[in-house]
Amino acid sequence: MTQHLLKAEIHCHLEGAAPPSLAEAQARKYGMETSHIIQDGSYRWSDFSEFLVCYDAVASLFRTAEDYALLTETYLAELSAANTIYSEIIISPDHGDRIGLGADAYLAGICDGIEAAREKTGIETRIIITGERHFGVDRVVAAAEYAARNRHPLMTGFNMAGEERMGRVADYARAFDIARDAGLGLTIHAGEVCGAFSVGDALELVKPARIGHGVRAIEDPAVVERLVELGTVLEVCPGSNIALNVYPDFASHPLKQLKAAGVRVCINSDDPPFFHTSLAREYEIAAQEFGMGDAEINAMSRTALESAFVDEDTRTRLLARLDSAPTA
Ligand SMILES: Nc1ncnc2[nH]cnc12
Ligand SMILES: [Zn+2]
Repeated sequence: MTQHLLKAEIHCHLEGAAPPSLAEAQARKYGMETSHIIQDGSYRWSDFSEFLVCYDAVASLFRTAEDYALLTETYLAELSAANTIYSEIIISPDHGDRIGLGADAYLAGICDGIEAAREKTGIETRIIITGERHFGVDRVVAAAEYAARNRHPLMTGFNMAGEERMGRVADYARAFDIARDAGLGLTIHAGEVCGAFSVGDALELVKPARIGHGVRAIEDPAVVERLVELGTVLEVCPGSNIALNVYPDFASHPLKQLKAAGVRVCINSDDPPFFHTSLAREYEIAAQEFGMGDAEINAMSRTALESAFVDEDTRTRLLARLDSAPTA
């Protein structure tokens, strides 16, 4: 049982956290059909490309700042009920733009949800702006420019998600230069759908503090060595990797190998209802499937907080909370 453990996560996509029941309620509100994306209460997709299409369709059901406040607060309340003290949510201004809401109102709604959740539960949250690789280089650069221009105190990081097979990291490096110059923390999806070369490219061209997934680094010992040398944190999402068939089962998943090699890792939920998971379940997976005890799991929560994109006072406070919690 891991319910008693304090939890932290640094890799969850906001629209990817929408419960299917909430997406259905949104669809009713706007008179939209959902049978192509939701069946029997579950999201429907069969491979990574279809998952991205389904994700974008779900995002299009949230259309006002209030819709986004509700989605954000709903997710953070669920996290808090599972003893989570810190969350970083990945959001895409493109989704605000694509439904005609605009990035500013999209962000304002999400911030309202974060404040409401903090008031009710005390959960600490930060926002990572992401470019979506499959929307093209110009959109990813525009997302970075947006993040650099709008230095909201809750917006502390920049990411790139989406179709990893589209282009090479070099094509998108300018976006990360813009975000780095603005003082944002950097993380990038790599080594999920593509192999170790993608992690190697990310390390050399983006120099991120963290990598989203990164698990396929295991395919090249030189890339694993570089991760160790640089201290780059991997935001590992085991349930997502199994659902998307990156690995056939937990026994084949390299989490333990990466850890044993000295790579810094933590566990995350990615897009929980899309992958029939939750942060609470990922902690259970760490215990049940990977055989980790409380101390080993707490060490991963500590890694998440050590690499969180927060000011040092907040980090110190969160780490003290984690360290003072009873573990048994
Ligand atoms: N697992 C994932 N990989 C890449 N892009 C994503 N967007 C949402 N979830 C994602
Ligand atoms: Zn992700």
